Amino acid sequence: MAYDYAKNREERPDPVKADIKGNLPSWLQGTLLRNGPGIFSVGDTTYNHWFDGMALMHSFTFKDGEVIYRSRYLRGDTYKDNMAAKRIVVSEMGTMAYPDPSKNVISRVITFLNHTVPDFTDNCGNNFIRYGKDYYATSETNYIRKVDPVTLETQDKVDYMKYLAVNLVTSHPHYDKDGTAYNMGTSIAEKGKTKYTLFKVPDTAAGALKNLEVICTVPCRSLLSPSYYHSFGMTDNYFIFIEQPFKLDILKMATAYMRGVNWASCLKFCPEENTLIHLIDRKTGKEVGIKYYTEAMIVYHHVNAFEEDGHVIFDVIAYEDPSLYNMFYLNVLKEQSKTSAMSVPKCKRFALPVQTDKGIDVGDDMVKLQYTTASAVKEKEGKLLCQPEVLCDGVELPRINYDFNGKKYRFVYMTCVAMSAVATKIMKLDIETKERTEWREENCWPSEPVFIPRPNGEGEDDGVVLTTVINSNPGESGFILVLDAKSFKEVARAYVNAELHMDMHGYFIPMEN
Ligand SMILES: CC1=C(/C=C/C(C)=C/C=C/C(C)=C/C=C/C=C(C)/C=C/C=C(C)/C=C/C2=C(C)C[C@@H](O)CC2(C)C)C(C)(C)CCC1
Ligand SMILES: [Fe+2]
Repeated sequence: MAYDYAKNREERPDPVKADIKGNLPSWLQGTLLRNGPGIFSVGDTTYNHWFDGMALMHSFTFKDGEVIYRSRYLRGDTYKDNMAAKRIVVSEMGTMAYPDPSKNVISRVITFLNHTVPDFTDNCGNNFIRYGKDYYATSETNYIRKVDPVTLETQDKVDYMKYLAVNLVTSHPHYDKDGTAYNMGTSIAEKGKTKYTLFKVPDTAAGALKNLEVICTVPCRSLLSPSYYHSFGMTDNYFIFIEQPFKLDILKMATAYMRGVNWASCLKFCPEENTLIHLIDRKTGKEVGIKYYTEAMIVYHHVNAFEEDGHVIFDVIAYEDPSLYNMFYLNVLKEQSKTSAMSVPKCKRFALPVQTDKGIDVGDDMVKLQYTTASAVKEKEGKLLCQPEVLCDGVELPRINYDFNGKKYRFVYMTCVAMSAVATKIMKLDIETKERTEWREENCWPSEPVFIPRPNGEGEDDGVVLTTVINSNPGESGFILVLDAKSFKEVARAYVNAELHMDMHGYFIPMEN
């Protein structure tokens, strides 16, 4: 059975009580928010790409043995403008839209020169971010949308540019134990410079963003082609930023609107170039004195990173080419057999020696760790060529016990990707033993698995894993599945009496006691 990615999905704003099978742990109290694209056509117009779809947010609230489900469209300006016009009028990454389609190229040029290019999208359908006490729906533009985490109602539109010159910001921040959020963005050709900026937002009461502080900036390798990135790594003392040869061509972007092509066509992958790995000291905001590089790759998701014995070890999901993005074009998804062209995502471990390479011979591997085959060979003074260890093949949407973020860790929960845009399995990977434990069920498509720690739990995998499951068994409803994280066995499921849909990422808000 095939999943219809292009179908518009319904919202269910009124809370519905789910039908529970099994035993929900009594400590599991809180709300799992999930975000993803949900509307793909308006009137006669259709987006080109699945990631472009207008956001549909979900929530699953666990309280006193019950599960309450609701879902709501994100009613941002993009949604309102598209709905009012009864067609798509706001451009997204994969779809260039024109408010007045009758315009020819010449009038497009005039529109462009008049600076009346439609404002950038606030269709925040990728993830949720917490800044201070506020929750935001987010994609990667300069706009995020505050949402009420209980009712999922759309609130203020926030422009990062009010606080910081950035055109793009990731939807995957990190958080410290004290609640501070860390994120990074790209500032394109601002005052003649293109750079990446790491910033932090302290955990203050409402409006925390106004206390945003820049930690450091990394100059871009080239002014007119900054790298695309979707996340970054953080340990107690370092940030890890991968400057990959998957780049935005700014000159192409400047003319995309009038040429009638989408932003995505201005992304280029240069396999002949290498990937730079920037290791930045969090205290000084300076890069360490060694240049690390590896061969060309494309990374969207960092898994985790930690420090040990003078090394920084980090794990990512890496691709050999941009086929993941291409696979999610709606016309490609329609013929799902074609999607087998996707390069297999691999979970890779890199090890970066931080100590000086003085006195080390050229050609020597500086990694001195027993448990990984990752290497970092000195090529010349101050320059190391890094080769990763492959931890696991065919996986995406990694989640960990976030209490172990930046620390040595052992377990990753991921979606299994097998030559298709529809995942049929999720798994737990034990990095130490390489053991994989899987969950699957006939005609069921699970989402990104989210780990929730048991309060005062013992050990890294003491908790549950939540995944929402699209159920294509005739007459059966979608459900949220609760797995015991240790055994990866089902402890409960809650049928929501609704058709769930494919989404991207989730954020769990524990209930305050
Ligand atoms: C570029 C640019 C601009 C425009 C920027 C825009 C519109 C940016 C939008 C960015 C967005 C929406 C980014 C979204 C990224 C999403 C990513 C990387 C998603 C990854 C998804 C994965 C790995 C999916 C996995 C899967 C799913 C979902 C289902 C499973 O069943 C199967 C599996 C695992 C394959 C401006 C601001 C106009 C000007 C400046 C430059
Ligand atoms: Fe992501």
